[in-house]
Amino acid sequence: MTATFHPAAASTAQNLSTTQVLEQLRALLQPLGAVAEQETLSLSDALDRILAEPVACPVDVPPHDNSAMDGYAFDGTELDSVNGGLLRLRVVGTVLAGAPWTQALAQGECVKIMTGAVMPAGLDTVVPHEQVTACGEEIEFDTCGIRPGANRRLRGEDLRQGEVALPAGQRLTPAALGLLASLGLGLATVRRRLRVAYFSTGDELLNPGAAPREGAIYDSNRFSLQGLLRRMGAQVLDLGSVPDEPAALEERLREAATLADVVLTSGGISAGEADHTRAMLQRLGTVQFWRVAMRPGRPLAVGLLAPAAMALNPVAERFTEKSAISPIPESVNSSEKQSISMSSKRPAVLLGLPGNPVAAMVSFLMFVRPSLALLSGERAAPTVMLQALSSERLRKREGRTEYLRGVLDLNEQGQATVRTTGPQGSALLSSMVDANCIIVLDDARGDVQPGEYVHVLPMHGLI
Ligand SMILES: Nc1nc2c(c(=O)[nH]1)N[C@H]1C(S)=C(S)[C@@H](COP(=O)(O)OP(=O)(O)OC[C@H]3O[C@@H](n4cnc5c(N)ncnc54)[C@H](O)[C@@H]3O)O[C@H]1N2
Ligand code: MOO
Repeated sequence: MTATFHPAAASTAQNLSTTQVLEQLRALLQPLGAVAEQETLSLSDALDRILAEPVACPVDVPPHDNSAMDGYAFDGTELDSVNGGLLRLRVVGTVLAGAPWTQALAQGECVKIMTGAVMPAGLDTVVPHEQVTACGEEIEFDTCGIRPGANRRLRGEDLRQGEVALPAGQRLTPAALGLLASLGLGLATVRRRLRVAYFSTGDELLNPGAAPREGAIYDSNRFSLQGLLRRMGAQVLDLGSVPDEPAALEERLREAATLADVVLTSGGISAGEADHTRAMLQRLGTVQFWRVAMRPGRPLAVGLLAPAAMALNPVAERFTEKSAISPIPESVNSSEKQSISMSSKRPAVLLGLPGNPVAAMVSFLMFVRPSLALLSGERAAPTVMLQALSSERLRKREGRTEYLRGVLDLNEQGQATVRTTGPQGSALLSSMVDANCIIVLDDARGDVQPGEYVHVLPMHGLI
C-alpha cells in the first residue's frame, strides 16, 4: 500500500475508521520490514514458524506412477479387445508398496497391486479388487466405465521438480510441514520469532491466585492477550503488570522496548489517563493516541519507541539493579535475556490496547494480528469473511464499525445463520468464550432486522 504514516493526521481527538487505522499501521510498519534474522530448524520444531526463503522441489511428488487402489494393474490397451464387455486376465504376481516389480508382462496378464505401489512398466490401469471375480489364477471383470489410466496416480502430479513448493512468508502449518517432508526435506529455514513484550497497566490489577482485595480485579488481559500472541507464534516476554504511575510505566516501557520488537500493553489509554502518559511517551519515541470509530475498542495507542531513549537504561545494568516496581516474571528466563541483549536493536513498535477485556481482544484481532504478521514476515492471507442470516434484531449506530460476538450455525435449510452470544458489554469475557465468530457491522450499516444478511468472521483460524 502507498499510505504514509502521518502522526499529525492521527492526533488525539480524531476518530479514525478501521480502514484508516490499518492503512496507518501499514505505513508505520512497512518501512521497518520483517525481522531479518533466520534460523534453520528440524521440521519437528518448525510448526507455525514463517519460511524465510521459497522452497523449490528437489524431486517430483509422487516420485513414481503408483496405484490409487488395492486391485489389479493391467495394460489399458487390453480394454480395446472387449469393447466394454467382460475382460479375463491371468494374475502373475503381487506388487507391494515399496517393492517395485521388475518382470515384463505378456498380453492377457495382470498383477495384484496395493495402494501406493509403483506401477510396473507397461501397466497403466488398475481395477479395484471389489469389482473383480476371482477364478483360480485368473480374474474377470466388467470393463464398462473403466478407462485406460484409471486409478493410477501420476509421477509429479502433486509437485514437479524445480517448481516452488512453498513461497517465502508461508506459515508452516501442519499441511505445509507435511509437504516439506514429502519432498524429503528434514530442515526448514525460518525467520526468528517476533519478540513481543507484554504488560498490563492498572492500580486495580491483581495476579490470579492472589487473595481478593476491595476494589481490585484480576488481570485477565495478560492471559487472553498472551494466549493470542502465542497462537500467532510470537515469543512472548511476560512483563507482568504495572500500576498507573508514570515513573513505573516509563521504567517498564524502557525495559520492554529494549527486550522486544513489539511492546504490547493494555489499559491506561483512554482520554483521561492518556494525558499523563502522553508526555512521558513522547520522551521515549513517537506515540499517537487514536480514537477508532469502532465498538468495542475505541482507544488505541500506536507508535515507535526509539532505541536511543532506551540507552539511558542499558540492558546489562537493568538485570542487576533492583527494580522499584514488581519484578519481571520468571517466564523471561536468563538465556532469553542474554540472547535478547545481544541482538541488534531497532525501534520497538508500541501497540497500546484498551483495558476492557473484550475491547482488548477485538483490537488485537483487528489491528495487532495483521501488524505482527507483517513484522514477522508472514505473507498476507485472505480474510475469510462469510455472510449469514441474522437470527435477531441488532441495534447498530451508523458511522462506526461494531464487532459483536456471535454463534454461527446452519439452519434446517442448510443456510448459515448467526445470533449474538447475549449481552455485548466490552468487559464481558464470557461473550468471547461462547462465540465462534465475530459479527462485523460496518460503518455505513444501521439496525439489522431478523433475516437480513450480516458479515461474520469465523473465529477458527483467528484465535
Ligand atoms: N471519558 C471517557 N471514558 C472512557 C472512554 C472515553 O472515550 N472517554 N472510553 C471508554 C472505552 S471505549 C474504553 S475501552 C476504556 C478504555 O480505557 P483504558 O484503555 O484507559 O483502560 P482502563 O481505564 O485502564 O481500563 C478499562 C477497564 O478495563 C479494566 N481492565 C484494565 N486492565 C485490565 C486487565 N489487565 N484485566 C482485566 N480488566 C482490565 C479496568 O479495570 C476497567 O474496568 O475507557 C472507557 N472510558
Ligand atoms: O470501545 Mo471500549 O474499547 O468499548 O470498551
